Amino acid sequence: MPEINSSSHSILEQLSLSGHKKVVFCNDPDTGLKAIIAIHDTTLGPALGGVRMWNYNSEAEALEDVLRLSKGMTYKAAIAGLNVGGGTAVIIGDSRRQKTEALMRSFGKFVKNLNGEFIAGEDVGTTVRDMEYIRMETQHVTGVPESLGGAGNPAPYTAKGVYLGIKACVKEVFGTDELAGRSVVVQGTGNVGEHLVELLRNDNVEVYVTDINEDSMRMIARKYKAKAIDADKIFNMGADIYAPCALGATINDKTLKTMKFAIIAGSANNQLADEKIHGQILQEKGILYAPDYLINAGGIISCYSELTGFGKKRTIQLTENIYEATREVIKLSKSENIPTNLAASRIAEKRIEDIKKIKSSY
Ligand SMILES: NC(=O)c1ccc[n+]([C@@H]2O[C@H](COP(=O)([O-])OP(=O)(O)OC[C@H]3O[C@@H](n4cnc5c(N)ncnc54)[C@H](O)[C@@H]3O)[C@@H](O)[C@H]2O)c1
Repeated sequence: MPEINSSSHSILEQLSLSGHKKVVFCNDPDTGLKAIIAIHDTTLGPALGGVRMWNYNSEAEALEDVLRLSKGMTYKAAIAGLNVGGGTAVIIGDSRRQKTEALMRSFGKFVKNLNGEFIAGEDVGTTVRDMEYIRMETQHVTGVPESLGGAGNPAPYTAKGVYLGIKACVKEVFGTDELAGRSVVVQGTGNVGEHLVELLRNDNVEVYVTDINEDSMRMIARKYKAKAIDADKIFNMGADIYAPCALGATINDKTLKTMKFAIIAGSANNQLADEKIHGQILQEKGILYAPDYLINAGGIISCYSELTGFGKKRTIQLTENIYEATREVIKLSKSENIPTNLAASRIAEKRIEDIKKIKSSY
């Protein structure tokens, strides 16, 4: 049995430890597709999650990412009050050079074979156009263009939820949720990052942007009058808020050594390199952390609305709940003296357990 690099456990042992239901490895030599679909939990409904295309260094790294992301989706849907479970897919490759219509449609066929157990949406490296290609092979996809009856790009909703999560944290730390004059570092100026920068600049926030793609970083800085900053300088800065909107695991042993932010609130999934260790360190350092899956749920809410036939109004309403949900998590974290990430997972797990009881009664 092949083993996951970062773990001493075999793949099946790893799945049972993390509570995963199913993992599907997809290989299509004709299109060059190499993908992994992970279904974590379907207690609340079919597994809904993003399709990430990334140039992973190894298959083990891709597997580790898809397992962490899909588990996060279960918690995200649960805490947002949605009736879907958690899943994620990763396509191994460079989205800028290797993505083709045939590759995405081949992926769509693998999704089709899951008969609705997994429903795809956008993530890093995929777009509404890709969802359209997947749609040509299966109906089990969301985030398709509005012109095809879909809800379109979920990123603006994700950014809105993150913005409200930031406001809820600012209220806690500074006593008012007024953002004018606060300083925020937005790491990653992609889909979500750009929308977040726009919302923050509209509130006269002092925004710093960083991205490994220098062209994108400079373009966004110019467009929104933000300040571009080198990626390796951000963890020595004294800004009020750090908004990770790139990839995960940026809160780790190394970055925590110099980090001086008052608040961390962003869209990236799995921001804590180690949930147990780094959530605890943040609490000890007095840095208020808005759990990633709690405040980045706007995107999945938009996809869920598309699935259920709810309109934009409902999407906005559910996204706006993120402000109060963040306040609730902070309240529980304070009353129980536990890290905010633990408080959020307790709320999510309770909902899954409660609904499981209802489901087993008929
Ligand atoms: N798109 C959504 O609706 C949505 C929903 C929930 C969560 N998320 C998460 O939010 C994050 C951003 O998503 P997105 O859709 O904006 O992706 P995107 O691909 O559009 O943008 C990501 C950006 O991050 C940059 N980046 C990557 N590594 C970096 C690094 N080390 N330092 C600085 N910049 C770096 C990339 O160059 C890119 O510009 C991802 O972690 C994603 O999983 C997105």
